[in-house]
Amino acid sequence: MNDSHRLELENIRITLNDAPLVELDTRIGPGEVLTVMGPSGSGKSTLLAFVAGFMAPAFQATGQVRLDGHDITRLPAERRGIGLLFQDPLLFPHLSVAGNLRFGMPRATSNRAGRVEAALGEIGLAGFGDRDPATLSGGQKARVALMRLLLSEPCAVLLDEPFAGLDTHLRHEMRQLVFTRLREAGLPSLLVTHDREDAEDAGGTLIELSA
Ligand SMILES: Nc1ncnc2c1ncn2[C@@H]1O[C@H](COP(=O)(O)OP(=O)(O)OP(=O)(O)O)[C@@H](O)[C@H]1O
Repeated sequence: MNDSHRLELENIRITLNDAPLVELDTRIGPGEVLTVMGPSGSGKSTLLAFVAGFMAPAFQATGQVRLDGHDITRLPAERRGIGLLFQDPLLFPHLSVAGNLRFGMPRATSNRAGRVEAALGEIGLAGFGDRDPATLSGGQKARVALMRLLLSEPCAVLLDEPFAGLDTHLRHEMRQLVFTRLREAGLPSLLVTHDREDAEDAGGTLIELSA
C-alpha cells in the first residue's frame, strides 16, 4: 500500500510568553522522515503537539499545517488523520493484543480478523492475538504499537522518542522495522529524538532547534 501522503509545515512560529520557541517552514514528502533534535526545553514536544492538535494553551502559534494539501491547523486532533508513536507503547490494558490492533481500524475495513492475523505474523507474533498485552516483552509491545498505528491507516505519523525505552539490540531492530514500514506506506513522518543514530537511520532531513 502506498498512498503517497505529504505533510507541509508552512511558516510555523510557536511562542511562549511572547518569546519565540520554534520557527519552521518545511515539507515532508511521502515516505520521508523529518528528524527534529535539540536540547531539553527547545520545543520539540510542543512542535509535535501543535502538529497533532493538542498543544497546551500556554503557547501561541501561527502558520499552517497542511496534510495532502488540506489545511488541518484548526481541526481537532481526532480528525487530523495523524498517527502517533511514543516511547511508551500505550497499549490498552483492557483489550487483548488483537483488540489493540483492531482499535483504530477504519470502520469500513474488510476482513478485520484476517488483517489482524497477518499483522501479527509480520511482527513474529502469530497466535498472540488473545494475549493480555501485559504479558508481552518490551520489544513485542513496541511492535504491536507500530502495527496498531499502521492498521489505523493514518495519512502522516509523529514519532516522539519511539525507541528510547528499548535496549541497543531491540532499538536497532525496531528502527529498521519502523522506518521500512513508514517508507513502504508512503507516510510522511516527523521524528523527535535525542539519539543521533535514530536520525541517521531515518535517512531524511535533520533540523536542530536551539535552546
Ligand atoms: N503546558 C506548558 N505550559 C507552559 N510552559 C510549558 C508547557 N509545556 C512545556 N512548557 C515549556 O515550554 C518549553 C518547551 O518545552 P518542550 O516540552 O516542548 O521541550 P522539549 O524540547 O520537548 O524538551 P525535552 O527534550 O526535555 O522533552 C520549555 O521551556 C517548557 O518548560
